[in-house]
Amino acid sequence: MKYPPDSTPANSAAAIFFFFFSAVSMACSGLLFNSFVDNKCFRPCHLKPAVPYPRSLSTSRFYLTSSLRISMSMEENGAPTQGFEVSRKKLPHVLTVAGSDSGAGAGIQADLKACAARGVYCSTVITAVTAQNTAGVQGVNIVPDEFVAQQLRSVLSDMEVDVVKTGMLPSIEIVKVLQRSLKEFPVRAVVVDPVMVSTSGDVLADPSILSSFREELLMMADILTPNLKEASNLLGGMRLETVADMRHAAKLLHSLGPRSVLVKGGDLPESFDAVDVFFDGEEYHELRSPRVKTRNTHGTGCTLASCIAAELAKGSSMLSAVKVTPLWLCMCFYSYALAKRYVETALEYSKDIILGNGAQGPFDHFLRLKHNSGTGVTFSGNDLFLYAVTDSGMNEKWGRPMEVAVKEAIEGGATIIQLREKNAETRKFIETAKACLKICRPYKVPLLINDRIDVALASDADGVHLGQSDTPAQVARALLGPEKAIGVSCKTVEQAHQAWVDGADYIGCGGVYPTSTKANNTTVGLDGLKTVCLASKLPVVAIGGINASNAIPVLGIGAPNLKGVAVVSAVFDRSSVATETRNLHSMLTEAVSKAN
Ligand SMILES: Cc1ncc(COP(=O)(O)OP(=O)(O)O)c(N)n1
Ligand SMILES: Cc1nc(C(=O)O)sc1CCOP(=O)(O)O
Ligand SMILES: [Mg+2]
Repeated sequence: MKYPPDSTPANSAAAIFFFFFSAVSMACSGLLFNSFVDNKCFRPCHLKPAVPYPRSLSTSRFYLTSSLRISMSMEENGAPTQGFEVSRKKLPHVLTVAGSDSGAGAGIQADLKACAARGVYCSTVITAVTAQNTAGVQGVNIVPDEFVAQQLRSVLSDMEVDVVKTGMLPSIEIVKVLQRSLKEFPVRAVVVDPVMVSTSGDVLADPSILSSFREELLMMADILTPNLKEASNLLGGMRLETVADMRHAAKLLHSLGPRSVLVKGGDLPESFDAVDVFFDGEEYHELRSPRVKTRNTHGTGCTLASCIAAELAKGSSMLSAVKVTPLWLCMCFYSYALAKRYVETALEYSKDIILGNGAQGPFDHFLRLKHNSGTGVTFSGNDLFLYAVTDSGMNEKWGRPMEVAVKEAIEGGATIIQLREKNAETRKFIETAKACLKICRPYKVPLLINDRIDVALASDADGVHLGQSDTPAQVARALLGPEKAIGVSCKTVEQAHQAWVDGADYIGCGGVYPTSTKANNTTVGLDGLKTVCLASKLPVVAIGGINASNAIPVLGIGAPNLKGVAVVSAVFDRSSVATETRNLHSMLTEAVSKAN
């Protein structure tokens, strides 16, 4: 295979045609992705596109696969082969040239995960090994430049790389080595993430490298993706405080050589939205989206750049032929728009993870935390806000079928339901669970089963709640798989830790107050609840004797991971479940909004 392929008029025209296919595919893959993410966390970004999004294509999956097939058949010898058949399959391939992060949130590890998540092969040239965790960077060991050169040669000479993405380039020699390697083995696009300082504030490249970045690295970039600090450093300390400043910076950076520039405004002060500015040498595009409130942002820069590289690699067959035309720049822009959407979604999915004790945690590139196998229901800590736990005795007492009680609770504002049917026969319990799921699903309210993993499996409920003498959470996780929610009752710090180790999603802590619903229950009080919450790495729901008259002090204990209250008698041992749930919901909502 020759790089770049011959640029004949015929294959240029074909490439332009195929670019449109690819742009359509990429846009559609974004749409498919959005519909997959079709839940509470989907937030559109306000896009000013250079090419209109083809929103009405219902056959997007066909377009996506067929364009890839065509692209792949072009790979054979740089010209289209006959028909749509693929005689030799080639994976889109990104090579990342970056540093290793031992905590695996950023660097090489983030790049590998991002490419895998986007369906692209990723090879790695490691420039430095860092000792790093959620608190910061504790040590850096730079790989000798001759060995970086050797790694580059090994991969580039053999493995048909489409796109190179650079991250941590810690020395001038390594930048020079990269430049020489890319001259010897040209690739179709280069994405440069000019990593200099980690988000924890640790220096990852000697300041003396700035001149080398300006003089050598930027020239190689098809797209440069600095954050505000990096853009400012590259521009000699220029102040970047507004979107207008970002536009100015993008233009100045563009004049240093990259074909397009993306200045990321995640750190822009006093901005509710995250605003990025893309400049292609002629036009500016701004992409805005509301910020995801989470500590788990470590590695977002590396991930975004890798995703851009991955999307470019997917459309790689036409990159060389149409390079530095408006179409090619559109392709860069679409790659970026898809990458941004992916990163936002991953952050939203991961916002409740607690991993590590430092200020900045990693996120889940594979979106497993809320994956829902097509049920449309995914669990998040916020679902614990008003947790209604059923009791068949109470419903019988008030002459209500279980389904009616569940519907009323949801209409009153319950955010999650647990069927706690201690005396139900198994077959009846499964039928009831299925009937209740039909009620819950349209509202996207998760339905969990108390104690009974068999019933959860048979009914395809959204998860289980287990006590300390029920099936261990670790066993439940093995039986239910990663997608179902598992809650565990915990009264102590040790139990809370074990629940986390076992793979639970949340813990229930109580009894906060004395209760007559559960016999011989130990009361831990508000202090016991607070102790467990502060030690728990998982979101917590409080339970036991909670009702409209005493719920507010529970939420006021001052533990950010206390996400809500679980109630039985306060809603089900009443004449109107809907009225009681509504009343409790509005009290809790008012208390939370006052506290904010
Ligand atoms: C949300 C929630 N928290 C705690 C419990 C109690 O579970 P467990 O200790 O297993 O007791 P039983 O409910 O099985 O009697 C719960 N059910 N829900
Ligand atoms: C099911 C349950 N678990 C508890 C625990 O402390 O783990 S207390 C409890 C009963 C809660 O019922 P009510 O809201 O009517 O007090
Ligand atoms: Mg139990």
